[in-house]
Amino acid sequence: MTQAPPAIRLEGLGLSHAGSPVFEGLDFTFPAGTFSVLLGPSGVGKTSLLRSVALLDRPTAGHVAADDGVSLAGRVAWMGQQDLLLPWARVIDNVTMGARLRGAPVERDRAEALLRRMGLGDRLAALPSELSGGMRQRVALARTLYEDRPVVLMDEPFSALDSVTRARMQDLAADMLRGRTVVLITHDPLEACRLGQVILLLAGSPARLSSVPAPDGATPRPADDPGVLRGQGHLMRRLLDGVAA
Ligand SMILES: Nc1ncnc2c1ncn2[C@@H]1O[C@H](COP(=O)(O)OP(=O)(O)OP(=O)(O)O)[C@@H](O)[C@H]1O
Repeated sequence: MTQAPPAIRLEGLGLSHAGSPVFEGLDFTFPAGTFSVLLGPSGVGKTSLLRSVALLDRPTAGHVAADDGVSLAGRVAWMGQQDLLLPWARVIDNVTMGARLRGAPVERDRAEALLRRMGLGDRLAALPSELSGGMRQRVALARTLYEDRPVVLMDEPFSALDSVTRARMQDLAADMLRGRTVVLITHDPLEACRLGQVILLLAGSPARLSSVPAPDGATPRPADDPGVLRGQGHLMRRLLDGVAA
C-alpha cells in the first residue's frame, strides 16, 4: 500500500429509495487505518450505506468525504455480495482484471501467491463456472486484496464459506488489511467480535448507527476467547431485542 489510509466522514448522510427514507442524519467517522464492522437486521440499509461510502449510490442528503481532503475515487476496493466474476476469464485473470482494465502492469506472482493463501493454488486456470460458491467468493476476496487500496469496503465477504474456511479467511483478511480503513458488513456476531476494532449496529426506520464496545485484544481474536464469546452473546441479544437495548 503506497497511500496513507484516510478516515471517512459521514456528515448528515441520508438516503431514500423511491421516496422512503432508509437512513437519515448519519454523522459518523470511520477511523483511519481501522477495521470497522457493521451489523444490523436484514433490509435495514447496510448495503445502501456501504454503497454510499463507495460513491456507488448518491445520497439524498449530506455527504461522504475522506478526512484528508482528497477524493475517495480511485482509493477504494469494493467487494459486493455478488462476486461479479467474469465467466469467460480464468481465476488468475479475474484476480488481475482491474489492473488489465486500467492498463497497469499485471503482477502475476502476487496474484498467484494470494490465491495459494486462499487454498486455490490448484485452480488458477479454472473458469468461475467450475468452482463452488465458496471458492468463487474466495476468488472475489483475492481480487479485492490484489487491488491493494487504502480503503476496503466488503459486503458479507465470507457468507458462502463453511465455518472453518470462514475462520481462515477472517484471519487472512485481518492480516492483509491491517492498517487500512476497512468497513465490513456481516450478519455474524462472532465474525464481528473476531475482526472488529470498531463495531457498529444499524437499526431502526429510518436507520441510525450506534456503536458497541469491541472485545479487548488484537484482531483477529480467537473464536474461543472469553471476551469474544461474551461480545458475541451481547451482540446476539441486541439483535434479538431489535437492537434497542
Ligand atoms: N435500488 C433500490 N431501489 C429501491 N429500493 C431499494 C434499492 N436498494 C435497496 N432498496 C431497499 O432499501 C432497503 C435497504 O436495503 P439494503 O440492501 O441496503 O439492506 P441491508 O441491510 O443491506 O439488507 P441485507 O442484510 O438483507 O443485505 C430495503 O428496504 C430495500 O428493499
